[in-house]
Amino acid sequence: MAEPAARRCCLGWDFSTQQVKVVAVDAELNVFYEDSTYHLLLKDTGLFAVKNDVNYLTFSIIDMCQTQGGVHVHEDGLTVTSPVLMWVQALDIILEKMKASGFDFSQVLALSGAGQQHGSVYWKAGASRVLTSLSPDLLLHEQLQACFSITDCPVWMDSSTTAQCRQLEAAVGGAQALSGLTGSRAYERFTGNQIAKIYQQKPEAYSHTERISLVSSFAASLFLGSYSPIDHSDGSGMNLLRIQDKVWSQACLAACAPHLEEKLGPAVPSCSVVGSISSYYVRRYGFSSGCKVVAFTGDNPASLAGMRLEEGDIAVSLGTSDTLFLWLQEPTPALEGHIFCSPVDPQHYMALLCFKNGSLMREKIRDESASRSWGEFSKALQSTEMGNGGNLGFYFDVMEITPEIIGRHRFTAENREVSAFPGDVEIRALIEGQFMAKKIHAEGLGYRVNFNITLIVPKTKILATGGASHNRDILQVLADVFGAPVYVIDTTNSACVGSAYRAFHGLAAGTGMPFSEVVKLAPNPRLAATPTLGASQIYEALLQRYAKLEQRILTQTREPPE
Ligand SMILES: O=C(CO)[C@@H](O)[C@H](O)CF
Repeated sequence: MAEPAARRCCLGWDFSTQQVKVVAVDAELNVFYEDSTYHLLLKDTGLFAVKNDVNYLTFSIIDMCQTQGGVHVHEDGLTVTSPVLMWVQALDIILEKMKASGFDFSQVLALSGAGQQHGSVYWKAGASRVLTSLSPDLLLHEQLQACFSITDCPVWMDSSTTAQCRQLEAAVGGAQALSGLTGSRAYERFTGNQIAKIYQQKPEAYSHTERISLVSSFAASLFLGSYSPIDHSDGSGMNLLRIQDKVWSQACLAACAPHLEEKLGPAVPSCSVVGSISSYYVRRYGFSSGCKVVAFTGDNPASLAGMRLEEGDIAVSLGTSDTLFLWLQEPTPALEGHIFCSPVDPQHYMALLCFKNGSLMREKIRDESASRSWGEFSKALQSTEMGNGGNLGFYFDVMEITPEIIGRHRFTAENREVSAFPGDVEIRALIEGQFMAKKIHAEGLGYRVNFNITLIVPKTKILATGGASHNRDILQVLADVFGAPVYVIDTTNSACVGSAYRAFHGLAAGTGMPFSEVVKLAPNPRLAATPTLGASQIYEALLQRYAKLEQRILTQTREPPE
């Protein structure tokens, strides 16, 4: 059989919480190969298996894994870690499977990747010598066993560093000062606070650490065969990087731990080529020695790249919790949300806003007011008018993140609080309320709907993803509230695909070609809804009422009546 035609490509990797994934993308930006592994962890033992399809790689592991999802929640219920060697073994598995499948590694021009944000890896003194002299006769995990001073790494689900957060904010003049400096107030999962905890509670391990990586730069180091620098975008999730001039904040470093800057190394622009692939991969897998490694970044910045978000766009991920990805020219750091340096444009920024009451809240109201049927839910939206007759609702059955409110609060057109709405009014109040909250808080971070003056239509587009993005009636409300067209895209592998796109961008970095030009051949999103005529007038007034009522609820819940 004729050999398959050579297919020059870039690889995009994603070291996420539950798995390691890879995609291969050709020069026409078609995805032609993908694979993944799943992490399984044994409760309270730290033992793990890495599953690839139906086969477990043989480890000394008990058959039944009691937990999965790649994390170990400790007994305090706050500390959450993952074994670093589990990530290393996952990479071994995927590479071995690609090799067994006959994947032609010699055609890989460059690779980049993503890692779950905020997680940190602690390389033991001397580890760099092991990294630079890997034997192609052995798997990575067989050679890196003794290279880490902390074997169970803190990850983004950890919330055990509240004390360290308060210490850091106090050191730099408060929460808003820290947000203005690093793009976020102190968050427990952010890496600077995690490093401070390790320095305070495991000083021996900290002193034996020669390098601290993020999960993203750790993964890049495995391919580089030396320590990869942290990129500006993922580095923005540490409460340590000054996002305006993109250098480490000396005040934040000093507040977290001594000699930290030398352990982190310099941060680099996200589109940087950080080197060529290690000879280990050339000799064991047949990569070309000219294959470039482009700085890895966080999973959310990589997803923004994968969605090809452009200036003025907004991506709304409608999942268990709803997440907004914003493209910002000039950030307005606040006490909520996160601002990161853009992964694809060194002059601009991206913002992340998380809304905890997402799909679970929509499903509850569907069950209560639409007989558990999405068809009935849609009919209710179709049968009620934009603006819902002035009725407004706030639906937070779990403590909301943005803003910190809990409970259900309903108001009539006269701003009188009531305990119930008719079913169809309830449904529209939920959806309009969820999207008005998103618009108001996005504008709080500096987002504005961009109008293309010549055409008097918004240049802004909204990219909707996640489960609820399959419901056209929900998307119609989204378009009406934002006054912008809504498109849908498949984001199943957005972090991986975005990483492959960034690898191509890294190869073109020397030419100054913008990311949007590099990825112009990628599949376009599909238009799903455009704003109804008159929508902006209706929601302009309603948004102002919503914002005032939100403040009223916040005041009431912070200072309950005597
Ligand atoms: O903490 C987060 C973002 O700030 C999560 O989205 C992690 O990146 C998930 F890995």
